[in-house]
Amino acid sequence: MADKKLVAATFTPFDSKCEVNLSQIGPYIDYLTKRQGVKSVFVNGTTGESLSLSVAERKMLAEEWCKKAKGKMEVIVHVGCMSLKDSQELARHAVEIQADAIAVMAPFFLKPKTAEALRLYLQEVALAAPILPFYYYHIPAITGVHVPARDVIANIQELIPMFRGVKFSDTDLMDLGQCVSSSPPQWSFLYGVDEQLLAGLAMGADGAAGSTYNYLGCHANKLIAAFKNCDLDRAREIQFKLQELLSCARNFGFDLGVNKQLMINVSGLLLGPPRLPVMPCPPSNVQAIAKKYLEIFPEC
Ligand SMILES: CC(=O)N[C@@H]([C@@H](O)[C@H](O)[C@H](O)CO)[C@@H](O)CC(=O)C(=O)O
Repeated sequence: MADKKLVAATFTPFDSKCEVNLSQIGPYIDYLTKRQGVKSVFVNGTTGESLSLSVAERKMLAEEWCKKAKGKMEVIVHVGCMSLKDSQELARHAVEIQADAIAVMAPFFLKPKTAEALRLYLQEVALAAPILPFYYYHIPAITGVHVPARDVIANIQELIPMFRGVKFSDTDLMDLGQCVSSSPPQWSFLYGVDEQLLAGLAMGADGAAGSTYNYLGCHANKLIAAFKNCDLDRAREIQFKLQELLSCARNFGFDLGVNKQLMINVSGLLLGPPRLPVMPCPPSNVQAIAKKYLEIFPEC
């Protein structure tokens, strides 16, 4: 079985005034590589609040991640925007800063209505970064674009020669299975519903990309290793623990604000508050979740 990849979808560090704080990116990389065993990041995605950032802020962040991660970890930069022009600008920038790959979600103000419309849109973005591996970022719960990923990627290599796979953040495992079974082996499917990673792996995902791997990376690595060793009991045990933590977090209204604060408590990194409209998490709530984290995961 080929190596399976674990990708952390990074939070955006802000200062107390909600301005981008680049000084935390070096320590963030050290934390992920040394403490969590994570060797790939997905920058400026959902967790990174990308659609709440300006194009200039996204460029600053992507550049700093690529600069500081060089030789240490792989950087996939999400360049999806509501405007094709902005996405193309970010894609060109990703080439300049030597990102390892780009990913693009469907625009979701004026939504593509068909797989063909979405494929043509993705092609236009890919043309701005023709040398970079390209991933489609499928996250219908956020975009409201419910075109099955299987339909989006049908014959897509004819339009995007550097197409390399899907970041699949959806619970529809039949769609995932159909993507896997209809795709060439060199494509990767990174599963993005952390609560059910094991199910995604069973369906043929090549790895995982999600927010919780910022602070549960070492455990997710163990889950993946157990799966590879066909030790399903052990893999399930770890998955159930992750579910227990997220179920506790959901009782406190688990959202980006809670998630970011949990990462701050666990890692000690100064990531700041989320940006409006996301509200910061009340301290008492996150203390309860962090306590649960330590109960369930006393060590790496
Ligand atoms: C809707 C959402 O934010 N999904 C997360 C998951 O990692 C999610 O936080 C996790 O499964 C907990 O619910 C990722 O799929 C998103 C992601 O990877 C990103 O930040 O781009």
